[in-house]
Amino acid sequence: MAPLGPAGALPTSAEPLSRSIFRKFLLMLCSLLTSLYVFYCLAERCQTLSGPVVGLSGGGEEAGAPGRGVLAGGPRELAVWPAAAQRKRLLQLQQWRRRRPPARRDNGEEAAWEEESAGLAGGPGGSGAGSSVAEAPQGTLALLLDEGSKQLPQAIIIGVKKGGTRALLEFLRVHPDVRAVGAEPHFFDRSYDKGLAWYRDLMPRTLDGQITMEKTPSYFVTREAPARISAMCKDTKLIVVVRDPVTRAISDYTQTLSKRPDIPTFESLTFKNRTTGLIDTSWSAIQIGIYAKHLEHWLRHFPIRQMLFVSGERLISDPAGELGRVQDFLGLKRIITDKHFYFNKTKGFPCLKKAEGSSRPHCLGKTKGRTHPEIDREVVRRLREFYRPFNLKFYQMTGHDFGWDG
Ligand SMILES: Nc1ncnc2c1ncn2[C@@H]1O[C@H](COP(=O)(O)OS(=O)(=O)O)[C@@H](OP(=O)(O)O)[C@H]1O
Repeated sequence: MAPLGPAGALPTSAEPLSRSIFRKFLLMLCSLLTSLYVFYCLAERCQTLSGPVVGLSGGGEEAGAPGRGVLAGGPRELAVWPAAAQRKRLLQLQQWRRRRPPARRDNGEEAAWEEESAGLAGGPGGSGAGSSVAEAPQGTLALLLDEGSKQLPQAIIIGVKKGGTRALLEFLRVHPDVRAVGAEPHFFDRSYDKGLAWYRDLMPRTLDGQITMEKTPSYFVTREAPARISAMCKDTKLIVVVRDPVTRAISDYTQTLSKRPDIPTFESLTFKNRTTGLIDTSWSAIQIGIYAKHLEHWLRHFPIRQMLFVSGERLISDPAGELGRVQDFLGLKRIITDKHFYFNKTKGFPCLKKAEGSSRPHCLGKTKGRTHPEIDREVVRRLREFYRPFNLKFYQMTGHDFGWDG
């Protein structure tokens, strides 16, 4: 027997059936529209989030020649550098989701991941807040995609410790065609037995045309590293950030001192015999700075044209200039220019107006740019004397006078 209608009348059997189908159809349509709307909102939100840093803050004026323009985040950025910027943004979002814990950190070494979320001493916009990849959202459109693949690095910043390697990597990551692993992998010195598959798995995903990079400053002084990197790929591009070896040694010492305040003075560690003035070259802080000696090992496996030497001093005084050379060396468009930097007076160093994956200003963390202890002037003079012949040899080998012997 057919059920009674609302008024108690007996309806025709066709009427309730079509009404219920219609109602179901309406319900399905509504949920479809709602899902589409939610999906659209998420996608919109994803696009308005801080994306890859290719931009200027404060007006986002475009500068430079076509193809070399300084780009501002948002629509203008996408208009000028659409594919790469969008690709990178999507990959970054995927990466945030997949982010792995930092590599093991030995005493005195930087924590790259801390670095990335470290606070700022106040940016040009006065935000005073640090950029942090941890602020990135999870679960957006990009997460539904599985784009890109992990590649072994085509370029590596191999040194030198305390040269300014973190600054260079952080600045380079602003480029839409550079993707880099944040922490130092230490594959070619400590984890070589884990194999290339393990190493590749540490890398971020890249799309065609993007360069994969990493930095591990200890490679430069690791005897096995040149042969191992060459065995991975003899075309790997190598970047070395070098700094006055005396200042570098003091910086190295300052780092150790910050971890172990009870170590002997710099002066006492420098000499084997203070009276004779004999330098202790077995102390790593001194040894690392004999650049010419370390470079000889690399030149047995790589032609000099495959190596770029970045001045650590100029990276501070003219970051855009050094970044120009690096972009040329890597075959990248000169996207990173002086428009990307500002000098942060509190930090005392150049900082990024926008870091990768953020729309906020970004200075390196507090482990970069430490105040050095006062060192006896006579010890500094003796060290300068010690390094001079090695420096001159290094200038000859690289064809570049770094000006440390003024
Ligand atoms: N923009 C900017 N901000 C802060 N610091 C900068 C910058 N550019 C270069 N530097 C110098 O980088 C030095 C640290 O070098 P590294 O990053 O190679 O150190 S490490 O080997 O990875 O520990 C660090 O050395 P110290 O000043 O002795 O701390 C800095 O002088």
